[in-house]
Amino acid sequence: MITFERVSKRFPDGTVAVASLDLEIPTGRTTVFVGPSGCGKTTSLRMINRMVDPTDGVISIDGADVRGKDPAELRRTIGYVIQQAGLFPHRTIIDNIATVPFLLGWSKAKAHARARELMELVGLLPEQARRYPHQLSGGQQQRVGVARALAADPPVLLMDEPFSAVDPVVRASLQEELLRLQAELHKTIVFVTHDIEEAVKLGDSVAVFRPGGHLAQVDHPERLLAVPADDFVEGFIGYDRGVRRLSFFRADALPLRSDIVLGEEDTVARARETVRAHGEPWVLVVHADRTPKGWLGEPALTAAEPDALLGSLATDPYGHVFRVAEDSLRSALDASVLSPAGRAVGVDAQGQVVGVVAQSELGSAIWSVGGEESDPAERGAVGSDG
Ligand SMILES: Nc1ncnc2c1ncn2[C@@H]1O[C@H](COP(=O)(O)OP(=O)(O)OP(=O)(O)O)[C@@H](O)[C@H]1O
Repeated sequence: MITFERVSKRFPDGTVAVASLDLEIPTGRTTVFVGPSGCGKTTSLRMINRMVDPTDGVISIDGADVRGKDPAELRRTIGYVIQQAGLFPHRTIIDNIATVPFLLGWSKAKAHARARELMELVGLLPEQARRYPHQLSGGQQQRVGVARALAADPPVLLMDEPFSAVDPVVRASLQEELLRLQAELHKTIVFVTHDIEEAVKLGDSVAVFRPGGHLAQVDHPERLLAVPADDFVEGFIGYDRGVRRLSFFRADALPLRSDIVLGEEDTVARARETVRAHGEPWVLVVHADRTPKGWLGEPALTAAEPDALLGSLATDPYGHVFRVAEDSLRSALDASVLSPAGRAVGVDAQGQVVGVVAQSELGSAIWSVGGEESDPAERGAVGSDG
């Protein structure tokens, strides 16, 4: 556990970057510092590895005051990743990653073996080992930055806006990679960002800073979205927090119906009967392998010959699907909003249709998790934007 006790930082010019910060950062979890520019996130982060020393208060790691440790030694036990990776331009990728092992006196063979292992872990290709940083894309350079920070297997990883210089698509994939890595490695990660979406996606816990170096709220991200502590936090989170909060609730408890799912070999007559029997204006047609083909609405069924096979008719696109076992209520809601039938198609890991759910049924499920005091743990919360 990393503990901040009444920690303040006043720079020599009088700027108070951090004001009496009290915070506990649990071991093996990801804690995100988020807030507008200049509110003391980076300064707080850098006080952990003594790149900045506090003017008041104590920062301790597992009970030991960091000021009792030699800064250089301390930094070898704490990985550090910054924006644009901060790689050494004249060193190859493999030597960049092996920086700390070299400092620790490892042999070249051992350091390079470790670096190769890490390249694979962060999704870099072996042939990239001998390249120089400028020969990699921004996203690849960030992966090198993460690999370098992990090289000596430090228990603590400090990440200062590591993904903010890459485009949104690469950024999303780096975030996914970090979630995957953390599920495997269980580091104590402190991650700084000014992006609340990134914070709620990555954080087990999110600390919102306000200008003047004060902590406004620290909470589980779902709780932060449900119950912002004050107007500042609510304004910072943004207007659509209710919908975003649905990311934390699984879609697997939704009442999926399969009675309006028919095969390509079924006839129009059977589809009309299904529509009549279930009072539903749509049927979903699936291929022989049960992957979705598309929607057929009542007017199209009325216009078609009764003995025509459903596979021979043009269907409306089913849009995007949600994965029943993994995705969140937010994904299911999105799929239903984009569906021409107003119904979301749920699939299994093989992409086969499990069933469909209408917006009205989704509405009931959303209503049941809508209370601010509801506890996501009791309803199988998902940890990220699944
Ligand atoms: N060396 C310094 N000397 C004087 N003031 C500083 C110094 N470093 C930071 N500051 C000031 O301290 C305050 C907090 O800065 P800090 O970099 O910690 O904020 P931040 O929340 O990380 O901002 P950003 O999101 O823009 O990186 C700012 O007002 C900044 O200008």
